[in-house]
Amino acid sequence: MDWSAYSAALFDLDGVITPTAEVHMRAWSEMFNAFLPPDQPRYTDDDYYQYVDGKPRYDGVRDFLQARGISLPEGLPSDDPVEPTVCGLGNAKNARFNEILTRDGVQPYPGSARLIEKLAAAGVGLAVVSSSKNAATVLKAARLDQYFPVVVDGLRSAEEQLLGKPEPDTFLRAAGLLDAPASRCVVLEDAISGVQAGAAGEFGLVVGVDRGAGESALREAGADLVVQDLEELL
Ligand SMILES: O=P(O)(O)OC[C@H]1O[C@@H](O)[C@H](O)[C@@H](O)[C@@H]1O
Repeated sequence: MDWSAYSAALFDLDGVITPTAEVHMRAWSEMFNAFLPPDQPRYTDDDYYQYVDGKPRYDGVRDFLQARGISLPEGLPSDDPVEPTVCGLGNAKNARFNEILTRDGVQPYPGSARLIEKLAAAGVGLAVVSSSKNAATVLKAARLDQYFPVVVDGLRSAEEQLLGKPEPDTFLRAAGLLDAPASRCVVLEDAISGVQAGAAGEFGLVVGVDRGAGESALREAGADLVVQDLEELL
């Protein structure tokens, strides 16, 4: 791909740089299936792609429960993971996510690491834009943190009260921090909600990375281009 028309690349993290979308998926599935009453169909990967993927933690819980017609009190971020609240359920999933991460560690996708190295050497501005509050830990574990002067993650968006994906605010904030106009930024996303955020922000190019969401769903959400791996963008 010819990158000369672009001055910055805004990377989602989980599922784009590292295979940690799979770790999130597993942790969500274990948590929701332990919680759902027996009269409800089981939570599946389709539920993840439709309601949870790419969104801030408690938004994912709320949107999935709403789709199943289940209403729980919001609770507080300090809720114990056993509390039957939106926050309690999100915290239970987070505990599981961190257990798996600590046990297994994380390696980046080789094609993503190569693209990041190439763009950094070419002087393209680099940012990570992730809904996850675990983004800094994951990026460090993958040994790629030194490439990203700008990280707009779940912690920063909460602090700055930015609206999460599918709203474009977190991507726009990263572009601003890199001093890059949206029209000269490439957004790289694997989640429907993230691609929608890229399309809503009118960025120069929105790349959908198909790690399971499906090419047609990513295109419908607003991807200009869909790839299977970032290797294709070298
Ligand atoms: O619970 P966290 O680590 O803050 O992450 C929130 C979301 O972050 C996104 O990056 C993942 O795609 C989602 O699966 C995850 O639910």
